[in-house]
Amino acid sequence: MMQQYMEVKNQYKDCILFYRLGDFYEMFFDDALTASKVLEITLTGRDCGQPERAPMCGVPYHACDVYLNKLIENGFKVAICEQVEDPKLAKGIVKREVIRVVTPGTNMSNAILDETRNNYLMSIVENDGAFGISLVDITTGEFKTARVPSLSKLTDEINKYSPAEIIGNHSFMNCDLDFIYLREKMKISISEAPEHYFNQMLCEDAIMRQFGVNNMDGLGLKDFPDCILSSGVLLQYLHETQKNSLAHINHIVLYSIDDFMILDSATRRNLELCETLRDKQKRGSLLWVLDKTKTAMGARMLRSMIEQPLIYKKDIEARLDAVDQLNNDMINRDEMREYLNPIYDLERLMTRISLRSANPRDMIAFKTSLSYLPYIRQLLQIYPDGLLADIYEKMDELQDIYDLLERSINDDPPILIREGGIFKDGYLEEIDTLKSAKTDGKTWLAELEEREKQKTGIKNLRIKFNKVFGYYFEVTNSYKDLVPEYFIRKQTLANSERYTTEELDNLASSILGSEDKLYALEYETYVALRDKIAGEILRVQNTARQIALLDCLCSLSYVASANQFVRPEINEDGVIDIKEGRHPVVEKMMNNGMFISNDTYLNNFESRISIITGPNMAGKSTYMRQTALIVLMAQIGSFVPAASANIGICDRIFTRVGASDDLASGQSTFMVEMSEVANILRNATKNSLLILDEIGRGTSTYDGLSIAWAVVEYISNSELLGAKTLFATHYHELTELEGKLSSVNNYCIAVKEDGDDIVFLRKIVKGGADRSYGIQVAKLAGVPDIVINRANEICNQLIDTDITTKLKDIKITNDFHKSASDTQMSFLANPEESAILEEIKNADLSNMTPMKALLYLNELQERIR
Ligand SMILES: Nc1ncnc2c1ncn2[C@@H]1O[C@H](COP(=O)(O)OP(=O)(O)OP(=O)(O)O)[C@@H](O)[C@H]1O
Repeated sequence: MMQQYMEVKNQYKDCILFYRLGDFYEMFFDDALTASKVLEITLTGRDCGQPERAPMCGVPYHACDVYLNKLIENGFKVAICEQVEDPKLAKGIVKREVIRVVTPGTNMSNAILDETRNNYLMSIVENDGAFGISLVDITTGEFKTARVPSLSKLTDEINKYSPAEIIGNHSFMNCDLDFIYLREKMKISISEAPEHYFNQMLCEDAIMRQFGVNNMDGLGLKDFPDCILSSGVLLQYLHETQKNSLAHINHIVLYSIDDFMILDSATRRNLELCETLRDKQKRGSLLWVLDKTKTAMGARMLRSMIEQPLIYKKDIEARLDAVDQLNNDMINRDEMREYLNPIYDLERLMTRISLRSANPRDMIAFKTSLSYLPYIRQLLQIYPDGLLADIYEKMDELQDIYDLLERSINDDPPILIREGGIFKDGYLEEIDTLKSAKTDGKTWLAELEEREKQKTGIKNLRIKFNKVFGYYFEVTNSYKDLVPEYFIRKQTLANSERYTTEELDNLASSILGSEDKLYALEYETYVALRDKIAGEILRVQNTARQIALLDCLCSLSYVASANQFVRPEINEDGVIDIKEGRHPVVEKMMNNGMFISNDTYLNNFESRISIITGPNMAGKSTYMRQTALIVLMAQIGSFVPAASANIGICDRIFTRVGASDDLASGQSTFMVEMSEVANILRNATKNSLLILDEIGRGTSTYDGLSIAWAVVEYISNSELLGAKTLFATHYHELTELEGKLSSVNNYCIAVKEDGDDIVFLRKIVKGGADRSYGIQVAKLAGVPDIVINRANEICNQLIDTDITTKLKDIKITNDFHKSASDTQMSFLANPEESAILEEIKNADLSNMTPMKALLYLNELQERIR
């Protein structure tokens, strides 16, 4: 047996091998050492013909899911090796084979999969700096592929799909991705696929067989050799691990990454699209606000809509039109939502049916779901055109499948399919006959019991049944003396004896015979019924998609009406004009109607860049994120939190917000900040929206200020970049750019001074702020008075020193100018210069606040320069 074990293990070296032995899956050697630690189970040993016993541990067959899932969650692959012949018939050692390899990307256990998100397995093939990527969710059958031209875009795609597992070619495994981050932070299991998978012919063959075509042309893949490789590799991996037909994977989608808004990984995190930055929770994210879907399919689709906003006006408006139509008749919409509510996960149910793993209870869930389809379709009738009318057309009520299930399966069937009780009366005559033989048998037994009771005088004589002895008479010890001779003893217990008779034996064999036949027939009939439904997979998958889309649109509509969102207008002229915009999540979290709305206006000309100043805590970040989120929501096809909004389509949104402390290990905060800035400046286009929050704050003041300044100059230059930008900063010097660059405008978030304190007004107004009120905010945060007072003291000192230095600088310049004019250098003796010199001499700083004085001196210095 150990020899057989070793042979199997040798083929699955990278997996933990679950080796079936009776009622257990056993693990040996290193597998046992690892698994016993991860699963916290006892490590034992077994003789293996060697001087040392083999380390061994095991998990019970019936409860293996829990252990299996734990190993998968910890990133291991598990090969399940079963007995594939009846041990009673085996000559010598029982034949065993690996029937399935479970990996993070191919796991189908409901226990660990989140039904509201896809579980993707991704394959990546690197070729000369570009990549072919393919993705499959084997729980739903979704399969897609794309060509990705660069490493940074590959990172975006990985972030978008957040796969559970990646397999790649050798050069992908050696590319410059941050594998530590992917493995440790994103918990992706990454491995190199076997080299022999990467054969063009084998790959094409696998694709043709899976999708039923004769060449790559039919799938549109002919010009995408990288995609052929990645898809072929993925399919070979699936066949190797699943050993199953995988008929539910029947459709391949070739998509272009340029068909959707590009969001880099930092932006996805910063905008908290599907989870919060800090604690990775759904609550507090945009998804949390927008997801009021009723079905698991809808929830998955909505998540992917948020992950990939649209960029074509026509597509965006189609969704907005549908949301509008739903909003116009909310009673109809809410009724549809009620019918959507009890619909189970048709996609995953259908996959189980197709993989022959659906049990009779799954069938009832399936039938119940189908029962609502006609009602939904009826309600959809009122929509004359657009996406909703489309759904009506494409949706199949699947009435025939419903009827079949309604006629056949019991309403409360067993989970197991080998013990009968599955079918309704009247579905199949033979089943009915066997069933009645079984019921008649029960009557016959009752009659026999009564007869023997009378004959023998044993008052408590009972006929009982167990799996080992079958049917028997049970006689308690007090009646032992009355037992007649024709009773044949079967077993003696402490308080009773068990007997049989010839008549009971005959009756039992006829009952058990018909029972066995019944179970076998029910099993066969069930398998055939399931196969028949599996044959309808395309119709069911298509309807499931329509239901998912309807659910998403209803959710968007419901959220819009519940939160007073408005329909955005969509333009292609680059104007972003939001009136009274609100932050969808902050507003919802506050839940008290106290959120202060603000306007945003940006265009491709004189209002390309807004420099936003204002005290700490004033609401700068909230304002900027709100603008980004409103644009993004509009491009998802959602209504937006504003009084009105006209949104120019953006091809990308980039954000550089705060310190992303959870980014790549081994990089300083400033390094991370600058890498993000570099990424933005290199990849943004004129049609992008940039949200830049305190660029440069991670280094010394002057370095930071200079970088920030140069960045704004670069962005504002339409020949270099020219993207629409919101730029929040505490460097008030940047407000000087307003006069210097035609596309820059200053805004600040207003506060009111109230003695030593400040009141946050949260309103954005034109103009620049002159103070940061950092110390006041520190006081509000509860920093001890002693520190606050000292900080005030130091701050005043610093400002004084700064002013003195500045004055000294100016004096030097002044002296230089004087000496220049003394030596009659004509080019310096122009009237403007003399005026400045005069002004400096007469400047009275005593009436100004220190900050005003500084700004004033800065300005003079600049003018002299
Ligand atoms: N428009 C608003 N209406 C009501 N409350 C708001 C508004 N904007 C922001 N807030 C509240 O103020 C808090 C601080 O806002 P935010 O973080 O945007 O300030 P900030 O100016 O970016 O601060 P810092 O400069 O310190 O980063 C938010 O958490 C939010 O609760």
